[in-house]
Order: sequence, then C-alpha cells, then structure tokens
Amino acid sequence: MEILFYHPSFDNAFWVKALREALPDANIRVWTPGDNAPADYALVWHPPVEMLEGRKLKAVFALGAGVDAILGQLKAHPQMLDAAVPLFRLEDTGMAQQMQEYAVSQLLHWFRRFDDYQALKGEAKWQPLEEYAHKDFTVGILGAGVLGAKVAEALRPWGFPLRCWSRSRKDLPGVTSFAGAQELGDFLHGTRVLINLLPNTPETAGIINHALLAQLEEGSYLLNLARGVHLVEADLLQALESGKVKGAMLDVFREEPLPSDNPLWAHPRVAITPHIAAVTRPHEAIDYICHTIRQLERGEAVSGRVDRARGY
Ligand SMILES: NC(=O)c1ccc[n+]([C@@H]2O[C@H](COP(=O)([O-])OP(=O)(O)OC[C@H]3O[C@@H](n4cnc5c(N)ncnc54)[C@H](O)[C@@H]3O)[C@@H](O)[C@H]2O)c1
Ligand SMILES: O=C(O)[C@H](O)CO
Repeated sequence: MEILFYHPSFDNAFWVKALREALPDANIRVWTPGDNAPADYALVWHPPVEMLEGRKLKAVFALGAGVDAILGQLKAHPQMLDAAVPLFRLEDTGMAQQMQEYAVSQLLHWFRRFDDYQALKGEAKWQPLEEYAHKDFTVGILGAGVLGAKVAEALRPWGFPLRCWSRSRKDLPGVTSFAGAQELGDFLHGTRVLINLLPNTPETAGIINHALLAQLEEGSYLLNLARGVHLVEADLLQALESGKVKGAMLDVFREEPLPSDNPLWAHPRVAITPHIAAVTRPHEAIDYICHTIRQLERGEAVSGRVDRARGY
C-alpha cells in the first residue's frame, strides 16, 4: 500500500515515522513536487493541486476537522480529485477535549465577571460586583456536531441553560435542540452566550452578522471557535459599541494571521487566540486514519466521510 503525506507546516518526518510504526506494511512518503508515482491514499492539508490531480486514489484524509479549504480548492480546480474518491476528515481525535477546555474556561471567566474585575484592576478599584445568575446565562451552541455536542456535554454540570442549533434535531441530554433556518430566531432569542462550532459552508458563511447579533440578549458574549468567515467583524465591533455584545473571544479570523492593524486587536472587550482552540493531535489522528484505512481495505463501513455536496 502506497501512502502520500503532505502538510505545509507539520513536522513531516515525525508524522511519517509515526505512520510507519502504525502501518508497518505500507510505504509512506512525503509528497514533493514532481512525484507522480502511484499512491493508494493521501493524507493532506492545503495540498497543491498537482499533488492529487489525475491520481487513482482509494481515499483522501484531511489532517484536520474542517474541510472548507480543501473543498474550496476543489471548487476552483474540480480536476484535482475525482468525485468518486472519498474524502475523510478528523472526527474529534483529541479536538473535542480541547474545545471543551476552551469553552468552559471562557464561559466561567465571563460568568464570574473576571472581565469586569480585570477592567477595575486597571483603575485600581476594589469593588465587588453583583453576581450573575445561572438562569440568565443561557448558552447557545451553533453547530451540534462532533465538537458542539462535546462542548455541550462539558457545560452541563455547571448548571447553565443549554441549547443548540443544527441542521437536524439532536437528542443531547440537558440541551434544548433547535433545527433548521426556521428555528434560528427561536434559538437566538434568550441566548446570552453564543458559541460557534459550525462548519464553513455557503449557508453558514457570514452567519454571525448584524441581524443575528441583534437577536441575542443585551450584554451577550460571543465565542467563535469555528471559522473566521462565519463572523462579520464590522458587525461585531458595532454590537460591542452598542452594548448588545459585552465581550467576545475569537480564535479564528477572515485573514490569518490577523493583521496588526485590525481593530479587534485593540478592543478592550475582545480576546484573541491564534487559531489554537483545537489542534490536530498526531497520535490520535494517526490512530483514526490507520483504523479507517484498515476498515476500507476490508470493505467495512467507516465514519468521518465528508459529504462534498453538503460541504462538511
Ligand atoms: N478553531 C479551531 O481550532 C478548530 C478546530 C477544529 C474544528 N474547527 C471548526 O469546527 C467545525 C465543526 O467541527 P465538527 O467536527 O463539530 O463538525 P461536524 O460536521 O461534526 O458538525 C457540524 C454541525 O453543524 C451543523 N450545521 C452544518 N450546516 C448547518 C446549517 N446550514 N444550519 C444549521 N446547522 C448546520 C450540523 O448539523 C452539525 O451539527 C469544523 O468545521 C471546523 O471549521 C475549528
Ligand atoms: O479544522 C481544523 O482542524 C482546525 O481548525 C485546524 O485548521
């Protein structure tokens, strides 16, 4: 079995060594320009078109959870990958726990008003503030897939009212489920903390805009953990000025790295991390990929296949 590997920023030698240990019968090589030798599988992130074009592959594995970049490339270069070649993505593989840690810590930060106390510290003010009530801190999760469901699970013990919004209705313990465009308004009405874990698709790009933010509670909070294109940054800045949104924590941006002149950097009520909410964990990812390759070789049903038409 021949396996190609390509990632523009990972430690390729480390990955190839770990893959060889996990799949001792396979020949694994890092793809370099000009390599047209046959391959059965390709493990990729932002692959050059010429890497995949014209190949008869059994499957392609994206080395991350979101496949928007690779689907974007396919839209621009449909010849890059035959429509019959299955595309897989990483489902959880260690990312859910990272998302849980991120969401729980920031939610508690806002709930315990540490943002306000930090601002008071700047003025050397010793001033106990009124406590927030759990019942007033309804958390709404946009996207209740692999990661959204796990974030909801981690938030459940803390006693906040929880709700989620997804394409189809979900049955998550302790979480009120809203489904489809027709229920988005009901989902937003009463939501105090909005956590975005949607995939980037034509339907979801720009979804966090003025019209959406206007439907949240006064003094809401936004946690964008999915993709920068979901958020209309100017609309968020306006909502922060009006007080509709009290604080935001953003991990992803339309332009990454976020340019130094972007006004989000300087905003006192915006926290920023550099797209690290959940990173690919090599050993968990390799376990999943190797397990799936073995299943595919045996002709078994597998999980993690991307619906290319749907976009995630
Ligand atoms: N910031 C990071 O470090 C980081 C890390 C991993 C993943 N992500 C992002 O998180 C996203 C979610 O990952 P996942 O594994 O949970 O994806 P998933 O495919 O398991 O879940 C997607 C959810 O979104 C819902 N959805 C999709 N389109 C919708 C629509 N039009 N209307 C309503 N609901 C819709 C689906 O119903 C599903 O519940 C990824 O696509 C990726 O962009 C970010
Ligand atoms: O989608 C993912 O896996 C992360 O956001 C890395 O891009």
